Amino acid sequence: MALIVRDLTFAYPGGEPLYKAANLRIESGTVVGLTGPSGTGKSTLGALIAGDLRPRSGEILVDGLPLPRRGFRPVQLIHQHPEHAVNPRWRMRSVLGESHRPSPETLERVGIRREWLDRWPEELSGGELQRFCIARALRADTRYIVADEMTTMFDAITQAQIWHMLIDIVRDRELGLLVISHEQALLDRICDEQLPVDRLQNPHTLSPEKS
Ligand SMILES: Nc1ncnc2c1ncn2[C@@H]1O[C@H](COP(=O)(O)OP(=O)(O)OP(=O)(O)O)[C@@H](O)[C@H]1O
Repeated sequence: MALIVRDLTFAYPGGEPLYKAANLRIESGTVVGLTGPSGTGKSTLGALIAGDLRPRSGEILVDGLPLPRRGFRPVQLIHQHPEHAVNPRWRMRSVLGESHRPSPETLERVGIRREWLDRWPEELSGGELQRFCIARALRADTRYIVADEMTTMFDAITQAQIWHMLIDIVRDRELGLLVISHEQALLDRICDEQLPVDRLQNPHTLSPEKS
């Protein structure tokens, strides 16, 4: 099982192509880091893989099937700013319910306290709010997660707790995880493999397209 990006091209309207034929493979159960300087298209690639943007050409296969255009999203994106990813007018119970109803065990594992469910987003810290975004992304049918600078805004202890929790779940559920981060020490610690975004075009480098 793998998420496969094949010969992907994309450009924003009026902009230069960001990738000319990008290839990438994320095996389920593995943690892959996407690296590269600012502005080279890491977040855009994450959004393409999650289905938030449409490629100009090429294909994205999720466990052998094309990425669905609507409905169920097997690839979930977690952003840097959780406060922008939740509806400020909904209590946290409804924020979660928008996607699914995580079991009490999942909530406990993600580190969400029961009493937080009745709060408004503004009544939680950024780290607490990010835990909700992670729980919301962990549907039973989720297969891959893209974490785009997911913990950049938090202190070192919160960062470590969140990564520890998510990697444990990824391994247990055999999900695939794409980590976009500028923090090399973090990537070195958690990733099975690291791919520089500017080398995805070259099939002879670090992103072997095996099939
Ligand atoms: N909505 C948009 N419309 C037009 N151009 C955009 C849009 N979003 C991003 N870009 C441009 O696309 C390029 C890639 O942006 P992207 O955010 O994917 O890079 P990145 O590698 O994730 O950068 P960073 O490490 O700073 O987050 C940049 O030049 C950016 O200005």
